[in-house]
Amino acid sequence: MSTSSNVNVAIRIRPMLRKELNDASKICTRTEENQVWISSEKAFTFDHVFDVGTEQSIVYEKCVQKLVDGCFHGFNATVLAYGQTGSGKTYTMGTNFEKSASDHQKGIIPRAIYHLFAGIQKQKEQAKADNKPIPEFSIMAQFIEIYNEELRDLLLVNGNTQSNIRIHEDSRRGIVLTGVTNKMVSNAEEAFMCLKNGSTMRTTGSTLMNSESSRSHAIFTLTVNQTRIIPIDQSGMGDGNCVQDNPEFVTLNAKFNFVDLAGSERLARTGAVGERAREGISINSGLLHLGNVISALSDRTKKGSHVPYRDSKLTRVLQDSLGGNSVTVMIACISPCDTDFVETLNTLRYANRAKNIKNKVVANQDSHAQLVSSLRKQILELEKQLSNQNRINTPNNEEFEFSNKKYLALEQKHEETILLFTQLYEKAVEDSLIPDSFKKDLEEIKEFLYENSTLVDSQSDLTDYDCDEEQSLSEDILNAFTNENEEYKCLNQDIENKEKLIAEAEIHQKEIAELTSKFENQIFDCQNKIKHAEAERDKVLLLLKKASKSEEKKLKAEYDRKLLQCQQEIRKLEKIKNEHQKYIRNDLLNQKKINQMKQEILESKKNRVKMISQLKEQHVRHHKELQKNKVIINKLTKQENQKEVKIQDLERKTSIQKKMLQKREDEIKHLRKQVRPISGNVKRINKPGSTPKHVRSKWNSFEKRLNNVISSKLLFNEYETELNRLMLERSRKMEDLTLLKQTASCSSDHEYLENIQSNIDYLTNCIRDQQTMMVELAEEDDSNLIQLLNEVNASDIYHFAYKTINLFINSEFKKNLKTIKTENMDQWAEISSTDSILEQTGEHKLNKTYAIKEQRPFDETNAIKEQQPFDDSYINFRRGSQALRRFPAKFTKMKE
Ligand SMILES: Nc1ncnc2c1ncn2[C@@H]1O[C@H](COP(=O)(O)OP(=O)(O)OP(=O)(O)O)[C@@H](O)[C@H]1O
Repeated sequence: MSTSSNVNVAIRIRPMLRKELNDASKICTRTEENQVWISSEKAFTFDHVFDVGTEQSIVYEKCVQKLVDGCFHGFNATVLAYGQTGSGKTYTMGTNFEKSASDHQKGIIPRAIYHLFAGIQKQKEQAKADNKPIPEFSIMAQFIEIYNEELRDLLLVNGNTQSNIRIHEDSRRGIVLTGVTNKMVSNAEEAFMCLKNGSTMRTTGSTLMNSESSRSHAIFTLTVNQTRIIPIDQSGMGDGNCVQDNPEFVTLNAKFNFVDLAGSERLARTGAVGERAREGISINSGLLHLGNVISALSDRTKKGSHVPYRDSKLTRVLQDSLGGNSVTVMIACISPCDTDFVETLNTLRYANRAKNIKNKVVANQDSHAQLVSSLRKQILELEKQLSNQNRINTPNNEEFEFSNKKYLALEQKHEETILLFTQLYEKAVEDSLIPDSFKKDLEEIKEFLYENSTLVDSQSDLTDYDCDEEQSLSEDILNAFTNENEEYKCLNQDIENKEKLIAEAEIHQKEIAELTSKFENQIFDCQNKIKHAEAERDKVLLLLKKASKSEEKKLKAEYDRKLLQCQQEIRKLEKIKNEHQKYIRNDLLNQKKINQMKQEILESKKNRVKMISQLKEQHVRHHKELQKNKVIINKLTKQENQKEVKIQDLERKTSIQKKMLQKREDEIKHLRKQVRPISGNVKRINKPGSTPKHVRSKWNSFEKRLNNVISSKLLFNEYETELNRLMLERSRKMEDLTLLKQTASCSSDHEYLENIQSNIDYLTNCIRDQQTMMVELAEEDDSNLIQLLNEVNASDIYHFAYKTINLFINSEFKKNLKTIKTENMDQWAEISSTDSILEQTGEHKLNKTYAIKEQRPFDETNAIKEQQPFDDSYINFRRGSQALRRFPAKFTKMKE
């Protein structure tokens, strides 16, 4: 995935040079955090601003360090130094590498080389320390220059820079150069050698502005290829902190371009002639194309429009760096000196535009690894979704917990009952309170209670089983499938019925338990009564021994009555006992049935789980098929949509073309109408006044705005001329001052000295004012002109071109004729006629162009013969050009 990154722009102001200080030149720049002020009127804001005296190391740390770090992650990078000649580009970049240079002087390239190789070493050591496989690196160096629109290889061993370098565009690697030397460098020293050897081969020359001026654009490239193990982190992406079981081998490639552009220059100031001048023109032309690319990329209104990369070698080579796959930093170097004011202002405006360029940065990772990492991400995503789904589908936990608690409480109570019963029973046996006939019954009850307890255990197993197996099944699936499945329904019904029966049986069991306790009480009562009877019997026996016969008889009768009573009680008890035994027998039968049912329920539930898992499998299969179908449907829908978009696009294009065609046909019709009445073979083109109304009105507004732009440009030029004059004046005064300082002896000399000094101060103030005015004018950006051009339709272009040329010729002529008129009064008449000749010639040319456009024959001789105005104009034009040839050299130069 690519990320958008703006081109970072930094400004570096070099210190004043000795010559500038001697000239009494002043500093015209000021900085404030990230702003540069020029002539105290205009501030430009940038990502970084480095004022005079900023150390090389600071520039490197702020602008380049993180780009080198990015190379280790496969990000391309570009550092571009731009600026007028002598502004410090080569110094900043460190292209002229000297090993002997002190550390603080070293520029960006040597620092980046150190940093890169130190980084490699560190990575290797780190991997070793972490017991990870050591990454492998291979670094290639390339050094080229673009000299007079020719690509030259600066690393050719024989010292010959002529080579057959070609520029290719590769979908994977972007812009690549073929036929260029790529030197493998295994350490910093070897890379420095390449830099040094290449820079000595670079074309330099001496100009008035820089004794060692670079005459070419130099590009030093380091390509970093890295093979390493990507630890897989939790996000499925590389670069986690721990290597896991399946580490990925990945290849990362990064290209680092260090671009030291040749400086923009004005021939008048550099004093370049001959070869130097030709170089200067080529340099400026390359920079102009670079400016056009920057304008096209930075103009947000022209998103997606053509970017003229192919207009020059420089822009083509830097295609990736500007608007492509690269993290780019532009360091615009400026001079603080007020003599370079115009150049500084232009550089700041140029750099300001570059800030808006957006690059699309993507790590250059090999496609296989990218695929693996994206698949990993997908898996992780799916796993997350699955776990979410499971969370949603787990059965109602609260309900389950509640029943579970209830069950445990019951179980505990049951155990307590058994314990209590056993204790009571054992105690009663110990105390011989229970008659033998009851003992058997009680044993049976005890057994029953134990059996019941085993059942509770099996019930618990059953619950566990339900929880373990059924819980794992998603409720969705159950709902979706069980509702429709008949077999499943029957099974469920069966389980439900059996559960109901069990519940009923359990109620019955409870009743029996109650009865048992009632019976136990009665037994207890009975035992008491027996005890009581026995005690009484003993008492009676004792009394019998002592008593008389009558008393004995009485006691016997009473005793018989009581015995009868006891016997009655015992009979009653026996009856109850028989009934109870019947109950117990029934209950045992019931219990057996319950156990059987429970066993059956267990089986049914097992079957149900089996069935559910089968249904689940079936569901998964269905789901998979559904997904597959969905993918196919999506694909088809996508294709359908694409087709629709294409159709719409085609329809739109067709309608535009139709409209254009209609427009063209209308134009042709209109032109034909205008041409027909005049006569025969050649049609005279309409006078500008007779062009279509809408074109005319469009031209009028265009002309107005164009005039504004032209006049502000002309005014800027005038201000600049005045500024140069003032500076020249100041520099002369400065020379006088220096001379006088050496020779001044008397007080009048000193007075004169003071005079000159105040003159210089005055001139400096004037210069400042002039600069302020220029900055204000420069606010009206060139973009006005670009906007204007955008408004011109292709169909109106001929008319507009003709009118524009005419406008320029007129304005230039009018401006210069004024001067010439005063100097050459005699020839004034001839010049005036030349002015109108050119206008008519333009029309004549236009007529011819339209004839070609309409594909009709154009007979020049007839046109001249038949059209009197053309005839005259043509002759006049000839005459005019002859007159022009005779003109003074100044006028000819102006005409050019
Ligand atoms: N920041 C700076 N600190 C000290 N000296 C500097 C600095 N910047 C530039 N210079 C000096 O200014 C002079 C011109 O610099 P340099 O050759 O780097 O300019 P340039 O922009 O590359 O020019 P050209 O485009 O003509 O090649 C050199 O003598 C250089 O040492």
